Amino acid sequence: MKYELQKTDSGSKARAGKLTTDHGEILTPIFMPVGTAGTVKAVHQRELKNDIQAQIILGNTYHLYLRPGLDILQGAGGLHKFNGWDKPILTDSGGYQVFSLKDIRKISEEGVKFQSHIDGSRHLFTPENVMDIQRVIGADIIMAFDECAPYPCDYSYAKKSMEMTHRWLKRCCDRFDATEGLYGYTQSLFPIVQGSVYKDLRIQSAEFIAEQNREGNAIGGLAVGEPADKMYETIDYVNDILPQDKPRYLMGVGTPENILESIALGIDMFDCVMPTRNARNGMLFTTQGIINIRNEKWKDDYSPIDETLGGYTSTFYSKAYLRHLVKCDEILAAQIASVHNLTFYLWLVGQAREHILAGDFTEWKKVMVKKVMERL
Ligand SMILES: CO[C@@H]1O[C@H](CNc2nc3cc4c(=O)[nH]c(N)nc4cc3[nH]2)[C@@H](O)[C@H]1O
Repeated sequence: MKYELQKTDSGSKARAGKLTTDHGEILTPIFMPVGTAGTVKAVHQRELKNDIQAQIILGNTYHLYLRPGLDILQGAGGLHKFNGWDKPILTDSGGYQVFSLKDIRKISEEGVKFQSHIDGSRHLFTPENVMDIQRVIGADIIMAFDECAPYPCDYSYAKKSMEMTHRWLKRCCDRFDATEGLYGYTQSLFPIVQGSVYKDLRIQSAEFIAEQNREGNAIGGLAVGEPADKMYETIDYVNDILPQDKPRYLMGVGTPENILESIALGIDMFDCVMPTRNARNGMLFTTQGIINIRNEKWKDDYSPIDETLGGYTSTFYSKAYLRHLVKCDEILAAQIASVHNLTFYLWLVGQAREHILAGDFTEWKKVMVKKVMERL
């Protein structure tokens, strides 16, 4: 994988770049729709390509390993063949998922023993077998197996957890570098900065991660309930340590405001369940602000969901019609709202890229944050 830094903003740390993978190019800043179990919930592939214009989507090692399982995925020739998405895919390592299974998992130096949330079956994830699993899934970018420390956690827990994550990272790199992709294209491994919200630990982790000299770097352990200003402060000094010539991926973020502020701090890649999860309960992000479509005020508003956004879904359906579908809990409601929200998220990061290239990103961001976060 190759990263070309195309432009760094003069008034901020924002960057525009291009990632080239064996499944195609990714223009950054980019938002990656979350497709946990091999599908972006309620969204067809053709809508991902046409309306949303997604460039890369996410899968999750934990979920795909449990269902459909490795034999089905390998039999298909990997996830790209299985779900038909022939552009880039990134898989998270399962680190975050198994740690959120609080009471049914046990952490040791070896790895994490856990029970499946589906059938209670017992499993062990280690840095080594999580690399092997991600080889079978076949994502273009795979994540190291780490511990996402809970928030809040005390300094000693954060230090111990970060040090274990660093030891696990060495094991991930050794295994990954000793194995090949299974399907004839290359994969890249991204390490993940940890250290909770403790500056000295975060600096230590960022330095260690940078030293690994991998093709991209991620910042983990955030968007776990910490205050936004703590998140921004952490990203700011971590990005001063992560190399300029590698993409930086902030895991699990976030709202439109979080994304624009983090782009200004030098983040290139984002993923979050918010646009799809919130869509399913009627929260719409639009170029004019945030709409709770269940609100009575939209019941006879026959205007399109979002006139200026473009894309079939956002302009074909009216607010009144979508409100009706949501109130009836119709399946189509989830589809329309999910496609619309993802179209908005990809539009937002695309606009950010254009304004970085045009040189007026900072002024544009100030206006845009206020506008898109307004509750309508
Ligand atoms: C606040 O909303 C909840 O939180 C999630 C977003 N926040 C988030 N932080 C993350 C951190 C890590 C990490 O440190 N390591 C690895 N491997 N993966 C990660 C994935 C992450 N996702 C939403 O999905 C939602 O459930």
